[in-house]
Amino acid sequence: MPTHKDLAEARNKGTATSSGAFTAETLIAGRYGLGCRLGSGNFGTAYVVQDHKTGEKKVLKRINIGEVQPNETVEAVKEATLLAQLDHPAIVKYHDSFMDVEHFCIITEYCEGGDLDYMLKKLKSTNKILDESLIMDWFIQLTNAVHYIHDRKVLHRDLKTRNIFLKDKKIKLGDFGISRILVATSDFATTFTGTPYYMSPEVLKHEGYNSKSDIWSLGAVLYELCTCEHAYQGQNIMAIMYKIVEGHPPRLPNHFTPSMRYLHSRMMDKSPARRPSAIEILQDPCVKRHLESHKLSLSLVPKESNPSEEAKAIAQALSNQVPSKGHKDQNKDISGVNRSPLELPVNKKLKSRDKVPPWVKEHPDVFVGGNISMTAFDTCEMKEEVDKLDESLSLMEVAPGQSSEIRQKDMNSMTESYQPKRYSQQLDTLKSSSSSDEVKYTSTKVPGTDREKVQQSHDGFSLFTPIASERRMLQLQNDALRIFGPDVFQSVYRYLKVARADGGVADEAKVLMGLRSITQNIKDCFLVDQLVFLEKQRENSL
Ligand SMILES: Nc1ncnc2c1ncn2[C@@H]1O[C@H](COP(=O)(O)OP(=O)(O)OP(=O)(O)O)[C@@H](O)[C@H]1O
Repeated sequence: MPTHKDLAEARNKGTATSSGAFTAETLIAGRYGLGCRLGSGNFGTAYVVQDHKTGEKKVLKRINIGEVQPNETVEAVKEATLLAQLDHPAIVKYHDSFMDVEHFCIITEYCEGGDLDYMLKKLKSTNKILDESLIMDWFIQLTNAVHYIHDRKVLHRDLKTRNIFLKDKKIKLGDFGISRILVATSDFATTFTGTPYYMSPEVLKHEGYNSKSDIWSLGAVLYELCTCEHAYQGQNIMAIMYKIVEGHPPRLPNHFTPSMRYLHSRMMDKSPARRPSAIEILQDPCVKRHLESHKLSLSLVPKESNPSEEAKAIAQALSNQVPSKGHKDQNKDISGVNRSPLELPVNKKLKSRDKVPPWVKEHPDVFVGGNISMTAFDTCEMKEEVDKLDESLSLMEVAPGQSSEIRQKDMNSMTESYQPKRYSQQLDTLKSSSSSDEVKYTSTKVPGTDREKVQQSHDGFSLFTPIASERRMLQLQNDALRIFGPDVFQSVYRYLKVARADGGVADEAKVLMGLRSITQNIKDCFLVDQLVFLEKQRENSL
C-alpha cells in the first residue's frame, strides 16, 4: 500500500499510484470506493476514498474496535453525527460515520496537502524555516478554528501538528473530535492520550483539561511552526513530561517580532488562568497588525453563525445520551465544556488485557470508573520510546563494573519503602464536591493533615480538582502491582523514586540499566514511573 509520501510524490509527478485506483469491489457502505492508504495512527488506518455519490475524494478512518455492545455503537454514531454539525473553513469537515463489522468508520474531508508534522519535518531536513508572515496566516486560521469550537463549548483535546492539514494552501484543523471518540472509556484516560509534546502542565498532572489546555497546545504548535522543532525535547517521554511540568516554557527565538514572542509566552504560561483565550489572541495587537497589513481582516475571521444556538444543540444532544454507570458528571468536562459520554471502549484490545485487581474488587466504591484501561499514551507512544531506548542501550558498551556501581550507589541511598496508598478517602470527599456542575469552589482534605485546600475555578470556565490525578495514581498502582507482584513493584518504585528525585533529569541510560537489574520487564516500569511522577506533583502542590 502506498503511504502518504508515495501519494505526495505521485501527486507531484502528476501520476496515480498503482493501488490508488478506486475499484468497485471495495465499495464501502455502498458508497465509498477504497483508494490509497494514507497511513496509520494510534487507533486505526486512514485511506483516501472516492464518494460515488458526489465524486469527491474523502478520507476514511477505519478504527478496529473489536466487539462492542449495540448501544455503544449507537452512541459512537450519535457522537459522530454531533461532530458533523461543526462547520468552519479551518476545520476538516466531518461527513459521515458508520459501523463496518468490527470497524468504526469515519468519513472526513480530504486535505491533499498532508499534515503539518510531515511538512515541518521536511522543511527541517532541508534546513529551511517558514516565513513569519506565513506563520501568522496559518496561526490566525488555526486560532479562528479554536475560537469557533470553544465558542460552542467544545474542546479539541488533541491539538498537534499531526492533526493540522493543508488544503489549497489553507489550514484545516483535523481529527476534530476523533480523540473524543477514540479514547478508552475511563474518563481520566482522556487526559492522557497521544504524544506529550503538546500537553499542558495541568493535563500531565491530571488536574483537568479545559479550554486553556487547548491554548497551551496551540502555543506548542506555534513554536513548532516558528522553529520546526518540538517545543520540548527530551530523551524519552518521562523526561519531556518532567520538563513541561517542572521546567521553564520555551520562548520563541529572538528573530521573531517582540509582540509575537510576547503573545506566544502568554499562551505557554504554566498558569492556565494567565493564558489568553482564543478570542483574546485574535484581538491581540500582533494579530490585528498582521491582518491589517495583509488586508485580511474579514477573510480570515469567518462570519459567525449562531454559536450559542449551536452550542445549545450540541449540549442538548449530549445530555440526552445515557452516561456510563458510575459517572454522574461524566458528560461534562470539569470546565463545563461538553465531552463525550461515549469516549467509547474502542480500545477493547487494550482493555481486555487489564483485569480488575482484587484490591479494586474489594473497594468498588473507590474505583469510580469501574474499569481499568491503558491509554494509547501508555501502550503506544511510551512503549515506542522505550523500545528505541532499549535498542540504543543494547548497542551501548557498558563496562560491567559501571552499572553495578550505579545500582549499588542508588540502592544504598534508598530509604523510602513503598506503602500501598489508599486514595479512597480523598476520592469520597472529591466525589461529593464535584457532583454539581455549578461549583466554582471546592475544598479537599490535605492528606495526613487536618487542613483543607480550597480550589477555585479561575475564570468561571474550568474547575481544577485532583480527582483525575488520584484516580490515575490508583490505577497505575494497581496495574503495576498486578504486573510485577509486590516485591518487584516495591524495588522498581524505590529505585525510580530516587532516580526521579532531582526532577527526572537523571541519565536515562543509567536509569534503564538500574531498572534492568531489578526486572527484565522494562516497558511496564513506565507505569511506576508515571506513578512516581504524579506523586511528586502532588507532593509539590501540598
Ligand atoms: N483529512 C485528511 N486528509 C489528508 N490526510 C489525512 C487526513 N486525515 C489523516 N490523514 C493522514 O493519514 C495518516 C494517518 O492519520 P491518523 O489520523 O489515522 O493518524 P495520525 O494523525 O498519524 O496519528 P494519531 O493517531 O496520533 O492521530 C497521516 O499521515 C495523516 O496525515
